Amino acid sequence: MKNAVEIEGIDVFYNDVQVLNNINLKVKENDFLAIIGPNGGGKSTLLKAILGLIRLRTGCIKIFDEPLNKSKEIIGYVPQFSSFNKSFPITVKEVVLMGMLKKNNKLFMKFNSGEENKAERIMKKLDIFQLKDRQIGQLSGGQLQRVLIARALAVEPKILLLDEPTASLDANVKTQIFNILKDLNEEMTIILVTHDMSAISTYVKNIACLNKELFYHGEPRLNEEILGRVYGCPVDIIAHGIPHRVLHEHKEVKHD
Ligand SMILES: Nc1ncnc2c1ncn2[C@@H]1O[C@H](COP(=O)(O)OP(=O)(O)OP(=O)(O)O)[C@@H](O)[C@H]1O
Repeated sequence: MKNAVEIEGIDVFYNDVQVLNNINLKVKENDFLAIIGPNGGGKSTLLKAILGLIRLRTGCIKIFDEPLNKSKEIIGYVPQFSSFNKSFPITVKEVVLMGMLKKNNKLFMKFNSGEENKAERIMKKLDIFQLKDRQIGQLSGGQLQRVLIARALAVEPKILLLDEPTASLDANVKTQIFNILKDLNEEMTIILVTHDMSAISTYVKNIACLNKELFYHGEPRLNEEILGRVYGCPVDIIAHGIPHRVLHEHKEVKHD
C-alpha cells in the first residue's frame, strides 16, 4: 500500500521557539489517523506543515511520493471551528462552491453547471442540501461542521485533514460527524486532530501522540508510560474518561 503522507525528520520553529522536533511519520493510503496530544503540542502546526503552509527548518514531506511543492494530489482541509467567521454573510451553497475556487482559480463567484451539480451532490451526501440557502450564521454547530467538511470535499481530495472537527459539539452530533468521516474514509485518507478520546477507539485506525516530538505511532492502544510521557502529567488524570480499550494496559486505579 502507498504512503499518502511521508514526513521525514521535520523541525519547525516559530521565530526561535521550536514546536516540532524531528518528526518522522508515514501515513498509509486509506488510513484514518488521529493526532492526539496536549494543548500547544504542535498538532495544528503538523497539519499546516502537511498542507505546505509552514516553513520547515529541516526535513521534508512527501504526498504520494512527490515532494510537497510538486505534489498534484489534492488535500482537503477543515480548519479549527473557532477560526471560522460565522458572521460573514454567505449561504451554505456559496461556502461549498468556494471550496472549488482554489482549484479553478476563479476571481468571481461564477460557476458552471457541472460545478453547481457537484456542489449539490456533495451537499446531499452530507445531508445539508435542504439548508443550501441558509446563512451560515443561522446554523447549529454540527450543521456548520458538515458545511465545512463539504467545502473541503469540493476539491475532490485524496487526503482529508481536519483540525478538531468535533470540538464543542454534543455527543450525538460528534457521533454523526465521526460516522460521516468513517464513510469518507472508504474513499480517502483521513488525518484529524482530536481531543475526543472516546471516539478514538471506535473510529480511528491509528493514532499519533504528539508533544513537540512524536511519542507513539500505531494502533489506538496505549500504555500508561507513553501517555504519561506525551502529556507530561500523571496518567490517572488523562485516564479519566478514556475507554480501557484505548488504554490497553491500563489498570483500574482504586481510590479509597
Ligand atoms: N503563528 C504562530 N506564531 C508563533 N507561535 C505559534 C504560532 N502558531 C502556533 N504557535 C505556538 O506553537 C505551539 C504549537 O501550537 P499548535 O497550535 O500547533 O498546537 P496544538 O497542539 O494544535 O494546540 P491546541 O490543542 O491547543 O490547538 C504553541 O505553543 C503555539 O502557541
